[in-house]
Amino acid sequence: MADPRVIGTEAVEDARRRGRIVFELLPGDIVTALARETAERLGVTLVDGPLERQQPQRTDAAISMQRVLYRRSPKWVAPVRTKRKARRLGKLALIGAGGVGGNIAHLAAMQDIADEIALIDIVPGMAAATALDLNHTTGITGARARCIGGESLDLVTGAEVVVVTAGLARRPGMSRADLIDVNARVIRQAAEAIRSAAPNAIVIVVTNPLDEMTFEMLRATAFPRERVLGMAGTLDSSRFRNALAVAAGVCPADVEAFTLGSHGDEMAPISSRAKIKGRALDVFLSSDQIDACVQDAVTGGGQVVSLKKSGSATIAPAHASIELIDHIRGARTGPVPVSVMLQGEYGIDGVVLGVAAHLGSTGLIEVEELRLTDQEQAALHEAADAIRSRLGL
Ligand SMILES: O=C(O)C[C@H](O)C(=O)O
Repeated sequence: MADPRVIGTEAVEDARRRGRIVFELLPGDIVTALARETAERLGVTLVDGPLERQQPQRTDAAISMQRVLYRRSPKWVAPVRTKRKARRLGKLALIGAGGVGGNIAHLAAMQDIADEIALIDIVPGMAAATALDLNHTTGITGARARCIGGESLDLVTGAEVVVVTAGLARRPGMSRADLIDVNARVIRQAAEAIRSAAPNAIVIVVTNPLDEMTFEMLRATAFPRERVLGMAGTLDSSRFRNALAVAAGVCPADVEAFTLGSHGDEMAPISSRAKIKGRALDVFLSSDQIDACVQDAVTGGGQVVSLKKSGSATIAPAHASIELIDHIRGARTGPVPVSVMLQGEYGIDGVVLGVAAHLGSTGLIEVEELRLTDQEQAALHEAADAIRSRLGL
């Protein structure tokens, strides 16, 4: 059988004239004999990307092709491998300068993400001290970002991206949902300041309960859904990938997996699309082991809370927030799990929920509706119902 891969715009035009589907290969794709056979069967012509002004087609045939290709650089894998040169932000503001906010500031400064990083916290002196501490590292690190800190929400002025981590953390025995009333007040205060002092900002909410607080931020700022995002999916997905890597005895970078749904008991780790070394989970793990990994992702935050006794995770949530910022500033591409207001996607409307989406300099670009199993679809609907009922919608 002839190699179906053809290169060059003439070949693309020829394939289109013949009514074939043109499918763009990504760098690192390996076209196996099975992929070649499948392409022939489906009438797909494989071409080396990127094609000018053309997007890969989202037909059933293209989706099937994607499944049979062995992708060396899966989209959901190790962030470092997908890092590209990207735009620096002018100003990044962090409302909440505790463990998560402080770690975000540290990572952002070290990774040269913004010209200015403003830390804000109601605890007197805390944000200013962290900002000063970070500036004191620059003689060693050479980092260019200037950090400022204080108690006043006016420090958000002019920020391009505002990350809100302020609010109470749960204690052992509590669920995230127990924080709904107390943290909604904090979110409303932050929203007021963002709305008047940074009216064009993209807001990333980290405060729990995440999906409900993102909804609250959207309502209180009256920003379009594109500019109010909730960070949880990147954190939960990292936990899921870690659990799968440990269970299978492989490096986490060999695991491709993500979670959708709520950042709570209704979290939906998507096993059907997860891969280890490019292959389905059951090649490496028993169904009991897969279930244990799912549980590990769902309970990951609670495990840290039980160990700490007072306070919750700080380092992984900070990395997971930076992952979203990197998508916004173009350092990463591809779909990323993020909580957004749904407008009919997956048949769900008017509720904030974790889904796969594409982000860019204007925030949300598009929700990508993935093919899920019936059970996974049902889990998304259950999560949406639970969030609606907690918000009294
Ligand atoms: O679990 C928590 O309460 C904090 C955070 O949502 C987490 O998942 O680490």
